[in-house]
Amino acid sequence: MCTSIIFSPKDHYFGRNLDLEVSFGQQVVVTPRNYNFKFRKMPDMKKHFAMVGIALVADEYPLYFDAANEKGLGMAGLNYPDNFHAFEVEDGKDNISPFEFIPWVLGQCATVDEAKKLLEKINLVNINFSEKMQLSPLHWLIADKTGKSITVESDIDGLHVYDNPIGCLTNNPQFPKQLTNLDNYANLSPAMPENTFSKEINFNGYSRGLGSHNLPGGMDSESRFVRVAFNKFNAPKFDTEEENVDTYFHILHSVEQQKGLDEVAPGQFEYTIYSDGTNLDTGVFYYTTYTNKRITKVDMNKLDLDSDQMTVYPINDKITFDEEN
Ligand SMILES: C[C@H](CCC(=O)NCC(=O)O)[C@H]1CC[C@H]2[C@@H]3[C@H](O)C[C@@H]4C[C@H](O)CC[C@]4(C)[C@H]3CC[C@]12C
Repeated sequence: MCTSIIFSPKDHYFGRNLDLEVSFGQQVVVTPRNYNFKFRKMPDMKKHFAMVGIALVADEYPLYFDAANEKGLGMAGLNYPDNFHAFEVEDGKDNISPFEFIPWVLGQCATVDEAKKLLEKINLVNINFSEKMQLSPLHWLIADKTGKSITVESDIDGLHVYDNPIGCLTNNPQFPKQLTNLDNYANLSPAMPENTFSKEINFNGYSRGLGSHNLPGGMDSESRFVRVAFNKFNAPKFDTEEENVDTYFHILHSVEQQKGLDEVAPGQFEYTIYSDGTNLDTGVFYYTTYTNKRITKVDMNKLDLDSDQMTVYPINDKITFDEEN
């Protein structure tokens, strides 16, 4: 499972938790403006916006899991099994395979509105990256530095582009169903509950935090959607980058999957491999991992963004302690 959010305390932070039982060997990858992006059914993109994110580099191609570009547009792919559908190539459409989708959008769009326009022509096609790396069934959250976001789902009945007023995405079911389910939690509150139960009864309020007593705690996709939305909308907003980045990771870590809780096959557990976020206003990328909660930072502006060569940083995964004595 995965969770993706846009959090807008002052600047805008976009990213995700990647939850899975195996690691693909992904890295932090900065793709500069003149790297030649090849597409299977569309012409090469020789010049484009620079982008930073997490990708698996295969055959010198950055297979992005999530990324943000220098204009402040971010995009993440999350698992969407059973519902996802890829189509046959169609003349007159922009035929893009899911593995090409992030570069296609982030390479040429600066805002969610521009992305929406581009999506009018798109046909997500059934082309595998390779025999070994087949299509993965994904849906996507796209967000920009105005705080706006959309969800893109390619279902059997075609491509759906939904405005996403919550700025969060997890996994199944389809996005409109997640929104409907959120209604069930409208009475959650960070404050102590008021007695709307009956005037004939007195409630003592035995514990602090009773307003969030019914906040779902499960690892499943609906529970994480409600939890991350509640935690995000009630998170404090600060003036400094440090405090806002720290808060952003508190929100993502509140839906983190600890090892041992989500058994996907006998003895195999999904867990939060990494959490990441880009400040869409500045192009600075941050991440933590399951074992390294100290925030690592990559500023793409420190690189030559006019280059034609990717820059790759291995994930900093080591557990360390600040030793006091
Ligand atoms: C499985 C995860 C999504 C995490 C998630 O939602 N997890 C589990 C769950 O719900 O079951 C997705 C997100 C991005 C995906 C990768 C990217 O799309 C890039 C690449 C695309 C190739 O077609 C397949 C491999 C490869 C490398 C994909 C493997 C599956 C990934 C890593």
